[in-house]
Amino acid sequence: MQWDAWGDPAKKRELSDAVTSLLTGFLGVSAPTRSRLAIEDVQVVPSAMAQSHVEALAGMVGAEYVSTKDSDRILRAGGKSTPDLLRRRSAEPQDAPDVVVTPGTDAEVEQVLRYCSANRIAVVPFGGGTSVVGGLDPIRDGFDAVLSLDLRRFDQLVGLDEESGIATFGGGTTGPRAEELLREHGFSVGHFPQSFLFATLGGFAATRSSGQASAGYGRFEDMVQGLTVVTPSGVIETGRAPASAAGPDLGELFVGSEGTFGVITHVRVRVHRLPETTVREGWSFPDFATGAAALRELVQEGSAPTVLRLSDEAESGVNLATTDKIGENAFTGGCLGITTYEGTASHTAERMAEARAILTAHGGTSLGEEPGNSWEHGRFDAPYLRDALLDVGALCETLETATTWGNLANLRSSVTEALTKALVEQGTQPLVMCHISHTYKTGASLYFTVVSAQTEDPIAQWHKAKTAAGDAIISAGGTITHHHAVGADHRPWMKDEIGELGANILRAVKNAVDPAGILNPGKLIP
Ligand SMILES: Cc1cc2nc3c(=O)[nH]c(=O)nc-3n(C[C@H](O)[C@H](O)[C@H](O)COP(=O)(O)OP(=O)(O)OC[C@H]3O[C@@H](n4cnc5c(N)ncnc54)[C@H](O)[C@@H]3O)c2cc1C
Repeated sequence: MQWDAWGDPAKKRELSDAVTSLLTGFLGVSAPTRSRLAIEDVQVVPSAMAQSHVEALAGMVGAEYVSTKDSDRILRAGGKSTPDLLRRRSAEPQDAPDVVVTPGTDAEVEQVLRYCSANRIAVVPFGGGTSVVGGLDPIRDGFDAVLSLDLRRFDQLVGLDEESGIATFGGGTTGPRAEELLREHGFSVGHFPQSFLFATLGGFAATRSSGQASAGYGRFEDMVQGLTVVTPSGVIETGRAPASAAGPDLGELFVGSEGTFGVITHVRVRVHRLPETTVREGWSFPDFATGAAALRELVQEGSAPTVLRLSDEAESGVNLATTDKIGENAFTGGCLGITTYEGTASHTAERMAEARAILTAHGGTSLGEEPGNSWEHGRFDAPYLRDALLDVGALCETLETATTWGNLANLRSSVTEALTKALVEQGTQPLVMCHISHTYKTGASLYFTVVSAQTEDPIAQWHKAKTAAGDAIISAGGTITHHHAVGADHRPWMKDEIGELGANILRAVKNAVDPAGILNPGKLIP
């Protein structure tokens, strides 16, 4: 992963003529306000870690697994939100954790946490580094130094119970590595968020991630059967049985705890046999309301597909769903839906026939396999496109929320209006696009993509827009985050979301597992 852009530099995207004319003609994008820096020109705030601590940590995990080098620190300086990437284009000194420690066993993690608790060192667990909510920011919050605890050595398939369909992975195993290790045995996890190529299973659990196949395989928390969590107060194993009535589910406390309660060193995850068949289909709906009603009917009355998404008119109009063709007029008018079915050939055919009948009865027209295949082909590429947009002076960022079906239209219009108003007031007309990314029997998530010209200070520009959107989400009854998590960026809205009592409950748990408060200060807990 690059320190200041997405993924693999070899996959850098050039903007097509169609996108360029959209940017210049419609949005008034003219020139970049910030350019990328060569890594050798980057200044990093000097490490505040005392040499005595470095030596003590080296004694615990081995000297080769402790680094205060700027080149290691800068790679763990934060996540991959648009403000993160813009910040890295600044010539000012970059903040970064003071030391990077890469333990290899639970016992080493525990020793490191105990040492940090005793020595006023904050700890930020680091998985794939794909947080978009400031979850990896090296916030000091009164501590003397910040340690980035890299999980990358926890990257093994530790066990596979084929009979029960449960695999145990190290928490630092990336999505592709997990799929590769399971494929040898004919299994798959089936969790494919857009960040799949770099994010880790521990990170998915820590953030309640939701992947593109959530309609079929569920959110990541649905897949989690158990966790090993190392806390400063000891180790906890969750998930003794597939279901239990032994009081509140403690596993639920750690799923979504974003590294504030402990370090997830192992994840026991439900796996399924590799599907015999995968069939995709594109759908056209006359408008978003008709399409949303059709999707609702399908998830409430039919058997849900593996993937189910619906782009609104704006997103369909610029072809954002199929990244190869963005800006081209391949899809004109209405809204594009995508369905994917997986399973045995006969089960897939049955469910598709049922879905087709429901979607057609609710105003959908089948577009055949091509749009679905095209979406599948480019589904992990959009982050590269964002880098190319930032390079030419466009602001591009996403945000997400969820609500009930009954409140979906209200939430969508409230957020769209808030974003548009906040950006127009700053002199930049935005293009605000939206899609339904995840569906449930009772509601759905909304995923917004915003593009506009950058102002002189694009970080402050986005901050105003994001604040307006967050306030609008709360006023309109949505959740501040459906799957990106809370981190530092959504923390200001957490009291609105869970109330003072909810915040007190989280603080009480934190006090039990992390009495010195070293784990991820400034994140999640208001
Ligand atoms: C381009 C892009 C697309 C994305 N698409 C999606 C998407 O489709 N769906 C989705 O859900 N999210 C998405 N995200 C958000 C992000 O990928 C997820 O939050 C992901 O789950 C983070 O995993 P990670 O391994 O990268 O964790 P990191 O980013 O390294 O960490 C995230 C947070 O979890 C903590 N943490 C990480 N690992 C552990 C651990 N083992 N134990 C305890 N705490 C830990 C960190 O301290 C941090 O607070 C996207 C992000 C980007 C940049």
